[in-house]
Amino acid sequence: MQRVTSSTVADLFDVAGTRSLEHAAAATLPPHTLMQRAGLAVARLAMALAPHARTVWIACGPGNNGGDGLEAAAQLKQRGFAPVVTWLGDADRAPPDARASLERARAAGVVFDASPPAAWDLAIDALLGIGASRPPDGVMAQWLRSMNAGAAPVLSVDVPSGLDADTGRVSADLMPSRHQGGRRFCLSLLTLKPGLFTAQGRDAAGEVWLDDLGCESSAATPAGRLAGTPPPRARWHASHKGSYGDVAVIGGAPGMAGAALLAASAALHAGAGRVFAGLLDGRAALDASQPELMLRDAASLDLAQMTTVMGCGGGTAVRALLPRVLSTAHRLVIDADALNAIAFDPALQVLLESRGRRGQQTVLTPHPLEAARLLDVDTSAVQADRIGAAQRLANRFGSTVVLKGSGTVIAAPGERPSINLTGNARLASAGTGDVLAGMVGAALASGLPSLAAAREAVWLHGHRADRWPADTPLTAGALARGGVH
Ligand SMILES: NC(=O)C1=CN([C@@H]2O[C@H](COP(=O)(O)OP(=O)(O)OC[C@H]3O[C@@H](n4cnc5c(N)ncnc54)[C@H](O)[C@@H]3O)[C@@H](O)[C@H]2O)[C@@H](O)CC1
Ligand SMILES: Nc1ncnc2c1ncn2[C@@H]1O[C@H](COP(=O)(O)OP(=O)(O)O)[C@@H](O)[C@H]1O
Ligand SMILES: [K+]
Repeated sequence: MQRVTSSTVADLFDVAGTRSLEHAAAATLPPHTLMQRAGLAVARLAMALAPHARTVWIACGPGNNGGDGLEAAAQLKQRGFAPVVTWLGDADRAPPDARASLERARAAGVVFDASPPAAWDLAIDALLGIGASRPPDGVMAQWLRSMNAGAAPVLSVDVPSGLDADTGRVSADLMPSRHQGGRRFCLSLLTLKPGLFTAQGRDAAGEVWLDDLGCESSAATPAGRLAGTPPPRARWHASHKGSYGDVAVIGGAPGMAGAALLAASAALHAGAGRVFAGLLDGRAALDASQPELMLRDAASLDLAQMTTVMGCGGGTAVRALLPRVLSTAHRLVIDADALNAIAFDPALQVLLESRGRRGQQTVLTPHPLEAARLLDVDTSAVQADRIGAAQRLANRFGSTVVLKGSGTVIAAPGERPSINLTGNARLASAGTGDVLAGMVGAALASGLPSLAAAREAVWLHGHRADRWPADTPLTAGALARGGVH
């Protein structure tokens, strides 16, 4: 059993892939083996989380997820704990493995009840796993809401019930409350599922653990991966500023110069050799607080030799520059208003698509609304399938795509998408996306290919936020400078 952290490297399997691994494993093992392993793993984690629990409420559903709960109940009872099971199943219709665990729980003397105990020290959610076919309702939904509202920790078996294991979608009324409720844990069985790590998945699952049930995972194709910590980028002792590349940030229309200056500052502090800011504002000649930045007229920059970061605070003015930038910029990060301009202009889309064919590297960094505009759908469609949306964008535009938000997805044509696990909701503040664009620019300028550059920058950006002191506000300016000094 292992705890998943932001440095974990692991494949992610969707429901179809997990099912085929389950069938392959079950075919080589005596009946009921997988469920016994799953139930024991759940019981072990439960004991570690709540070693002094007097009452453990285990809510079990009608299928094999419920079977895992029944098996865990038997194991806990045998170890001196007092599980109380509420089971929504029917002994005559339960799948064979769940029925076997029902008998073992009964034989162990587990208490069964029709409704939850008056109080509990740990709740185990074994209502629905990867077999959920519709959102929970009725008694099942009521029990989930009780668990979510209780002060005790909640341990979800395999996936939080009601979560779409492929996409991370959960209906709003089944999300844990932000204001009350205990800590949340999830023990994912056999495989890690993508939905645990993006969209609402992070909030629903809490701390994720994996038990592979002693099974191989080579018999199925992963749907994605957790890429873990990027390799450190060494600097030669005998190097100079030219070794780390030039970054040109183009953006900062009147009233929005700050966005471009944030991106430029982030590129500088992320190690770019030289950083030019081509402000569309026209007025600024020097940023006295950042004298390292060279402020230039955007039109005068030789983009063929540089890495360009385009769009931060660009407003509508950015539109006029895009044909030249898309055609000439050797390495390019496209953010914010530049993405919006491309979304509404088919001619710019053609120019963007042709970059890959010319060997030019491109990273798009949309947030969900920008991604929705590029895909001509609404934001909820993007959020309903973040991995699919990122991959469609990458394929459509021949670019590396960073779909931002909780569980940032990084996709590129012909590559398996990855989900980044660093970062937290303190990043939900103005300007942090500009900082990310600058950091991707610096990584690209160092010579990394676009996918590696995106992964490195997204990981570091989130990592800075994760290390941020709890009592200090997180601002984009300080984030750009690398943290609190
Ligand atoms: N995948 C694996 O390799 C293993 C799976 N195991 C467990 O088995 C689970 C999958 O079991 P199942 O395929 O039986 O699926 P589930 O137990 O997740 O759910 C299917 C059952 O729930 C019912 N159901 C679906 N949606 C419902 C809803 N909204 N409200 C009420 N009832 C609903 C279905 O009619 C069916 O009876 C996994 O998540 C995992 O917990 C483990 O036993 C061990 C190994
Ligand atoms: N809950 C969260 N968890 C992780 N990262 C987050 C979260 N909320 C926001 N972020 C990150 O913060 C940044 C915000 O970017 P964006 O929405 O473009 O903001 P802005 O336009 O103000 O700069 C992105 O990198 C995004 O992934
Ligand atoms: K569950």
